[in-house]
Amino acid sequence: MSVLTEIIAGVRIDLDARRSIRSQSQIETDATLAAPALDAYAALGGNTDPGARDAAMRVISEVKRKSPSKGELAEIGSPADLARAYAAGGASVISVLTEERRFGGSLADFDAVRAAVDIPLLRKDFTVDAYQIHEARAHGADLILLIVAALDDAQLREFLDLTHALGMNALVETHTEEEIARAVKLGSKIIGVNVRNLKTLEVDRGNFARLAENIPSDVVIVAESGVRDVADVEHYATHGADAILVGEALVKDNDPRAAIERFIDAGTAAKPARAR
Ligand SMILES: O=P(O)(O)OC[C@@H](O)[C@@H](O)c1c[nH]c2ccccc12
Repeated sequence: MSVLTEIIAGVRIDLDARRSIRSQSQIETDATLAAPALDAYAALGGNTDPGARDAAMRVISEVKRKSPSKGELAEIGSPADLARAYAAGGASVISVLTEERRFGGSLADFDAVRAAVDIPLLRKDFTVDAYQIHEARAHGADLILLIVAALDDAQLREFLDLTHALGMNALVETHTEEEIARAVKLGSKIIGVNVRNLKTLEVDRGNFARLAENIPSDVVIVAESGVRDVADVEHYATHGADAILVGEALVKDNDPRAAIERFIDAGTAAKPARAR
């Protein structure tokens, strides 16, 4: 079994437990009661007129306690304080992992961050059921994650439609040219290129350039994983990233605010002229 398959098996068990406490119809009602979602596509610099795009590199900063590849990353005493530092540094979106078994996340972490900041939030989880999308909205999410490798076309279409119907955006995560083609075909407006293979957990930053070339210009391109320092940000910026998603490097830095500022400055300066 691949790592992705194993993670999803656990996600389904935890999901069934939550659904037995709060039913599908209750969670659907909860979603309608939440404050309207913020526009994460615009926050990430998206514009349906690509010529009207500005030059800035956007940063999605992640609240990440641990990971299957690295184990414990950081003791995060207060996700709310971390999120406030992220927002102060200029993060455009904050990602909060809610997967519990492998990433140590929770909806409680998500709620704490939601109460602390007013910028768009990504609920970062392995979405395999419509319940999770209503649940994300009920907790105030603006953006959800859809991993192409975990879904067939019919599910991807259904989940994208539901996400949009609830006023949210989806970060559609890809890792191969074939997955990008599927994401584009279904009209995804925010596509993530994850340089970490979720089936093997290997990181190959060199894949980014080759893959990003296949993404149309009205789509926001997010480079996911493996940002260690400014040089990595420059690499992704040079090869077409509109935004970067950073977890480990920020949770381990004792001044995440300054790190984000550095990443934004370096990424903005490194973007190719045609994108400015
Ligand atoms: O910690 P990193 O290497 O900066 O990576 C962040 C993010 O890309 C990574 O957490 C991630 C990308 N896709 C995912 C899907 C599920 C869980 C986690 C992820």
